[in-house]
Amino acid sequence: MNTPLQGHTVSKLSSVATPPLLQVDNVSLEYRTAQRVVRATHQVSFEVDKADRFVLLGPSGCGKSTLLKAVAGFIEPQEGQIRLQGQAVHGPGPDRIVVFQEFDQLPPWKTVKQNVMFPLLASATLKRKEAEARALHYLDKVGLGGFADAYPHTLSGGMKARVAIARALAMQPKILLMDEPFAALDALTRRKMQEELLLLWEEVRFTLLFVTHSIEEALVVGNRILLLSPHPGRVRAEIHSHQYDLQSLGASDFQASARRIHRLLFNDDAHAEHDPAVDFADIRIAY
Ligand SMILES: Nc1ncnc2c1ncn2[C@@H]1O[C@H](COP(=O)(O)OP(=O)(O)OP(=O)(O)O)[C@@H](O)[C@H]1O
Repeated sequence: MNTPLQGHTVSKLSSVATPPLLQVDNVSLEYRTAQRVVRATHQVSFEVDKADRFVLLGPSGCGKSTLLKAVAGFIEPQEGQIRLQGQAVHGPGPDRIVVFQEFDQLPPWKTVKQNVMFPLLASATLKRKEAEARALHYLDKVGLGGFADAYPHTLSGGMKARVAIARALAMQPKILLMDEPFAALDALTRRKMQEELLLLWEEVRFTLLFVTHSIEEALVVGNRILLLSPHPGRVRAEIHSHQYDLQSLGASDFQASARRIHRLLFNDDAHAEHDPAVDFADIRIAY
């Protein structure tokens, strides 16, 4: 008779069977100007599995956007390596699509449908007819099926955000990279977009790497959160947060988690370790 496997043994076995989709290994990133060198991140490591909603969280200037740009292939690490499905990342590719918060990057002379089709055609991923069908499919998924022929200037901020998400998902990237995508939206629209993103994830199960400096947004959107220290960004901790969603807002354990993250981020962890109100299922703290 087979002996039942213990929980930790099962997860070890399954991680051997499915290697991480994205591996960021000991990555330091720098900007070099004529006057000085700015170190944006210092020896940051993390792994993202398929269908993770992995959040990079940290104070302004800790290097979150720089890390995302490095994963996108726009910046080469000074130290360490980034691998996607085991292959070293050198330069951008259609397997990693970035959604920024500036939705006005949607060319205003193209309709919503043409905007979504554009990267599919420009990258020669699909022929025109297939690109059109793919664009309509993803516009439908973000609830904009009826706006395919509208022009961007006739859309609200939230609708432009949805077009940007449809455009990115239509490329069917291995990983979707989002840099503070909802930061420019008003509070209500931002919440609605978080809700829609989670619903979309339930349906499509894409892999998401999401940058925010909002603790609340990180807890709602992410199933795992990497906490980065202030500049230059180093890993402070990694937290599993799959138990939270928009319904958790205001609940006492949600607020206690937010408080604990705040303390971990800003280095006041004497209390963070011993807050009885918070029990992260799985936390890895690095110093
Ligand atoms: N093009 C650049 N040239 C020089 N330094 C830069 C450049 N872009 C960013 N930096 C510096 O690198 C560091 C990390 O910046 P980054 O934008 O990645 O931080 P962030 O965590 O995303 O901040 P925020 O939440 O404010 O967007 C900061 O000190 C910033 O001043």
